[in-house]
Amino acid sequence: MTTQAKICGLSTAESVAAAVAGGAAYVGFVFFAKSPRNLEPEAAARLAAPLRQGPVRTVAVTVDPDDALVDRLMATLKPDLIQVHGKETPSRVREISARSGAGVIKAFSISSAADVDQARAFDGVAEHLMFDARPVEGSALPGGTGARFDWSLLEGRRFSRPHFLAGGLDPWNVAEAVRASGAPLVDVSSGVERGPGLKDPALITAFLDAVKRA
Ligand SMILES: O=C(O)c1ccccc1N[C@@H]1O[C@H](COP(=O)(O)O)[C@@H](O)[C@H]1O
Repeated sequence: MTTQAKICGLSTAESVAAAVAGGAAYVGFVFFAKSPRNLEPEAAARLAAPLRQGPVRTVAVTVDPDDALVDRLMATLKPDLIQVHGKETPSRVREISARSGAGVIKAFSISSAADVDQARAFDGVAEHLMFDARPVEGSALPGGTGARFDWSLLEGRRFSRPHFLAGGLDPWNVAEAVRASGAPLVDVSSGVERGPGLKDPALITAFLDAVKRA
């Protein structure tokens, strides 16, 4: 099966264009004040405007979003999916989905097989599950840190909908990550940057080319 990719943390028209031209299936915009990729919803809506009629799905990346943020995102960016990267419960995921009308990607911090097991409670609740590395103790960010986990922890895992592998992927390791994990979807942020929050269009292109070859 063809692997599909999400390019996350976009903040310029050039990086959005590189993601679309390279065949990304998803593009992500981050709404988390502590992130170097944080955007105002209105700015993300402007960046996403050229994608409106196309096949690329837009994702709003959040951490324990309150109802006000969900409503603001739906009034501006109108994402296809809302990614939740905090301590959301299955019932909160259901609420966000029902309130927004968007699908939800529920992200998990992984450092052991038991961490993968906890995702079972969300299978069939969230539209997609995302397995990301557990950030180091004290990190200000729950994701977007470039940390990796043992990709083989996902080997043989099956869920009702395609799941994402995230965490420390880059153009040079993504093929091996797909092989080791069997993940149908991959997600990258810092691995296609030349500095914190600074996406590099050439690295986006290289990542998407590597995914096509995987
Ligand atoms: O990217 C961020 O700043 C971010 C902030 C808050 C929650 C999640 C965030 N990013 C997500 O983490 C993955 C993996 O990042 P990386 O490739 O290891 O840098 C990223 O793709 C986002 O989905």
